[in-house]
Amino acid sequence: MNTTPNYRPVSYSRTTLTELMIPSYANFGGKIHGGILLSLMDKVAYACASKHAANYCVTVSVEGVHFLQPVDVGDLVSLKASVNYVGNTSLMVGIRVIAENVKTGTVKHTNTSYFTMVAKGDDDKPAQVPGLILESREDARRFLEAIKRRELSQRYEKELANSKTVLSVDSELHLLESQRCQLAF
Ligand SMILES: CC(=O)SCCNC(=O)CCNC(=O)[C@H](O)C(C)(C)COP(=O)(O)OP(=O)(O)OC[C@H]1O[C@@H](n2cnc3c(N)ncnc32)[C@H](O)[C@@H]1OP(=O)(O)O
Repeated sequence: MNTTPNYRPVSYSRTTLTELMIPSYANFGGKIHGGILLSLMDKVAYACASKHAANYCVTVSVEGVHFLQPVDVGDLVSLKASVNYVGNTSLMVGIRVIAENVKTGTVKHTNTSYFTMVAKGDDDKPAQVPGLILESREDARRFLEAIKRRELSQRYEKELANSKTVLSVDSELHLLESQRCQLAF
């Protein structure tokens, strides 16, 4: 018998993952690898999404990955995730990443990203996720923002696909004159 409710509050699946940045996470410049942070973001997005969905989830797309500030070895990184939006089988998880210097207590906001995840049923097909109970104006703002984000992203994908089909290399080669490249053909 399926006991998953039709709607779940945002607070039910809100998740924070905190991890110490150890030396093996560093790149050649001594700062934390972006890939480590991305992996942690995927992990917390998965935990948050699968708790809301009561099903395993897969990552379909990631938006807004801008590393605003470097993260240092020894920092405590916290990733705060909540479901911002639900569609039918997909949901969008917003993740805010902060890094804290434990000695000084200084906290840096390093990035905010949006992971779109799809729930999978036992048959490995996309499965419907519970609706979302918005418990505050902030939750409502994030849901509305996610609708706009999805619309913009769909429009962008469409335009990009169009521009690829109409792109004529020969007639647009002159645009490369102002770029830092040399034609070698
Ligand atoms: C935890 C991990 O990291 S898993 C590893 C990385 N991820 C993966 O392996 C996922 C690989 N991708 C897939 O398996 C498939 O693309 C799926 C299952 C996610 C989607 O399959 P589709 O055949 O497109 O399914 P379908 O057309 O039914 O769409 C399902 C939902 O995904 C959404 N979706 C599909 N593609 C995208 C996309 N590129 N961006 C945003 N949403 C998308 C659809 O809008 C739909 O949402 P809705 O039900 O809320 O309206």
